Amino acid sequence: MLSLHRVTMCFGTVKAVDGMDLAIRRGERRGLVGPPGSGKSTVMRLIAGVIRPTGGRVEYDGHDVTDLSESRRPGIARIFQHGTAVAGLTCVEHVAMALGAHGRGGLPVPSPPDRRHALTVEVLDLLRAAGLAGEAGEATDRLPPGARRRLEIAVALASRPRLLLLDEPMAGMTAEERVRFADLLRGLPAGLTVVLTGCDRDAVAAVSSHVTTLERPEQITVPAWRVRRRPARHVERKFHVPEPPDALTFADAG
Ligand SMILES: Nc1ncnc2c1ncn2[C@@H]1O[C@H](COP(=O)(O)OP(=O)(O)OP(=O)(O)O)[C@@H](O)[C@H]1O
Repeated sequence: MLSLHRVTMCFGTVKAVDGMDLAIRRGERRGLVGPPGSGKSTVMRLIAGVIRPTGGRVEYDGHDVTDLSESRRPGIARIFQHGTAVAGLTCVEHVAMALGAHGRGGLPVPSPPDRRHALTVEVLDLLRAAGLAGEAGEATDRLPPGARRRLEIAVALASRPRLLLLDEPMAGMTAEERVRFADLLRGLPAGLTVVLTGCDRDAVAAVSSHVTTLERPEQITVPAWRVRRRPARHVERKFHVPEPPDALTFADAG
């Protein structure tokens, strides 16, 4: 559903991405790992259409989208490194506002009672999917980092995406928050394709089906179980990836 063909991105004299090939199937959970500066965020921005490559081709859903802007790549939702939660709103209000932005009602637009009910149900479903049902009335700026990230995912899901891009979603999370985040990802619809980045190979591998290492000179893609130090059997079941025995979710989860 998504492919990069010899994609290069230069910022002046800096070659952030150098002839990258990538092929991601529908429903895949692909992790992109590499040290700071290896080009992870740049690849995500290229996929989203925030920037255009200086060389190569990007294909999405069978179409060449290389020269199309973000708004002309439907079905892509993204969460970038610096969060977007609006201070002063509750989680319910935040998600309702996102639904409104996607033309499905939302606050504070007046609507008939049956529409309001349907909207409330959808908002609560999204919050539940993000593991935030208990924090529905909580102010977003009072949420801990992990919960805030999950709220951003609820907001992203409000657009009913086919491709979800998560740039460094686990940055700053505690081990416990990472486990909750992993649960959230496992609960997402099987047909939703997810691409996520991170510097911590084990953490990314724990929530991915395949992992691509951006370290140069060689870019390698392997099944996630080959990256995990102590991979998890339940991850194997959820992500349908053949996996050796002796499993655990996060090496650092204790
Ligand atoms: N807009 C820009 N202008 C100039 N250089 C840039 C720009 N964006 C990224 N770069 C450079 O491109 C290289 C790759 O950056 P990028 O942010 O994609 O890496 P990263 O792997 O995501 O790093 P981090 O983990 O620190 O976010 C870096 O050398 C960075 O300084």
